[in-house]
Amino acid sequence: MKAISIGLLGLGTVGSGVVQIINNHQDKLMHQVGCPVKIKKILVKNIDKARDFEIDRNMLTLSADEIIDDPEIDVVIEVMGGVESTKEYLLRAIRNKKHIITANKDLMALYGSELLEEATHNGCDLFYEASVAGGIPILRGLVDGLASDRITKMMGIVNGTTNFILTKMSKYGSPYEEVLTEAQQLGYAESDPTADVEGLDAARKMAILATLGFSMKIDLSDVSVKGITSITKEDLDYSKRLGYTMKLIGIASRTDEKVEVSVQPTLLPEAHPLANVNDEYNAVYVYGEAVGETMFYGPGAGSLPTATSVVSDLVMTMKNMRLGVNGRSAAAPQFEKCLKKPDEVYSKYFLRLHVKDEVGVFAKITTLFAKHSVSFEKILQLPIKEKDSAEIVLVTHRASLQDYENILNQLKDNALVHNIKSTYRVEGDEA
Ligand SMILES: NC(=O)C1=CN([C@@H]2O[C@H](COP(=O)(O)OP(=O)(O)OC[C@H]3O[C@@H](n4cnc5c(N)ncnc54)[C@H](OP(=O)(O)O)[C@@H]3O)[C@@H](O)[C@H]2O)C=CC1
Ligand SMILES: N[C@@H](CC=O)C(=O)O
Ligand code: NA
Repeated sequence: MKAISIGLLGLGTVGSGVVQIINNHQDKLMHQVGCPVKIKKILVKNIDKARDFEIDRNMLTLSADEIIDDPEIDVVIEVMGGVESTKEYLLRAIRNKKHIITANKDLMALYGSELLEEATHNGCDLFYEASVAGGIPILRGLVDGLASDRITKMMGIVNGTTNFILTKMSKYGSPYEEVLTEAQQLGYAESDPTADVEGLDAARKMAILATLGFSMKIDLSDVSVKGITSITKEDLDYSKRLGYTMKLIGIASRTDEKVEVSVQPTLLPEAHPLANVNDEYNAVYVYGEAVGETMFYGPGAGSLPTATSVVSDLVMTMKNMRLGVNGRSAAAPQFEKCLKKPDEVYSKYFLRLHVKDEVGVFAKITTLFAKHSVSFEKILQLPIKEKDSAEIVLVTHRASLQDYENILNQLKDNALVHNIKSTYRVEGDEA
């Protein structure tokens, strides 16, 4: 069999890892697929950029057409990022009968179904394992490993940058800006880290996971999102004091045929398995009706871990080429989308309030919660420095989102409440 020829779009953190793995693992690749694998051209933005590894300058190009229109190139690996123009490149490559591998969750969360349809139509593979939880084989785990089961819940830490930041802030009290810079230097963050810290990157991954896990087309706009930028040292200290760890958690849950997908800072009991996933590591807890609880754990970002998923997709593509079965693995969703309403989403909540420091305030707040049938599981009341103010920190029992939002709105309008400082979802101790 002739050598497989690759066109690489991008030579940054992930792209350089792909080059390294393909070059260093030639024997293994040869053994698995029966032919050599050669990178023919690499698209970059700046040919003259200093790179901290050796690369033949003649392989670099500024023209995507040199890859997309090259009849000798069999597989295009996209690790450059971007959405609209990247989508056009990939559609053209597919129409030129090239198989596609991408790490691009921004693209897959928005246009995944369109690209997959076009790939199937053209007999091409399109794999995107690296787009969710970097080096963890979670997509293959869902689509192949748990193919026979009905998945009802996925809960995950799917953003390495924010997990790195929250770990360093909670464990060592490190300042947010300093840790974010470190995460950028280590290659975990997106080129614009706003998507990481505002929860959008995790939301994209949860949309991809929910679409595959529930076989239902979940759009990015279906995911409710809150990031980590407003988390304070006080919130982290109170979490610890109450026995919780703060994590940015993506939740996708299904009850009957209705689903909820969200990303938000969440308190987990310290002993919860996800509470002990630290630094840039990711983990996805998956509950299937037959299998019960499973957990996928590993590095969620970084050069070689992410490139491992990319090159594993390449191996799968080449095995399919050998068997002549490319373009057959993407299945259209089985179910119509049906989202839960706020009165169907249940959780516990952490709430931190500054209230007027006078007799009877606490009783009035308790009465307000009781009116909505929401009771407290934990509560602290502390004096604070601000004159005439006290701080109340509480954790509710399970309540519907609808009831909880009604309570928050009434607290906002209540003259006894000076300030709603923060509120977070609490998960993982359902007892
Ligand atoms: N970093 C990570 O840990 C992970 C990243 N991903 C995803 O992988 C993709 C790549 O990420 P990463 O490697 O970190 O990104 P980098 O910013 O490190 O690298 C991007 C590469 O693409 C090239 N490039 C970018 N835009 C263009 C353009 N318009 N035309 C030509 N070349 C371009 C750059 O060229 P030049 O070198 O000349 O600047 C660079 O080589 C993204 O979609 C990201 O979301 C997924 C999982 C993990
Ligand atoms: N910026 C992302 C990279 C991997 O997807 C992250 O931090 O997880
Ligand atoms: Na993955």
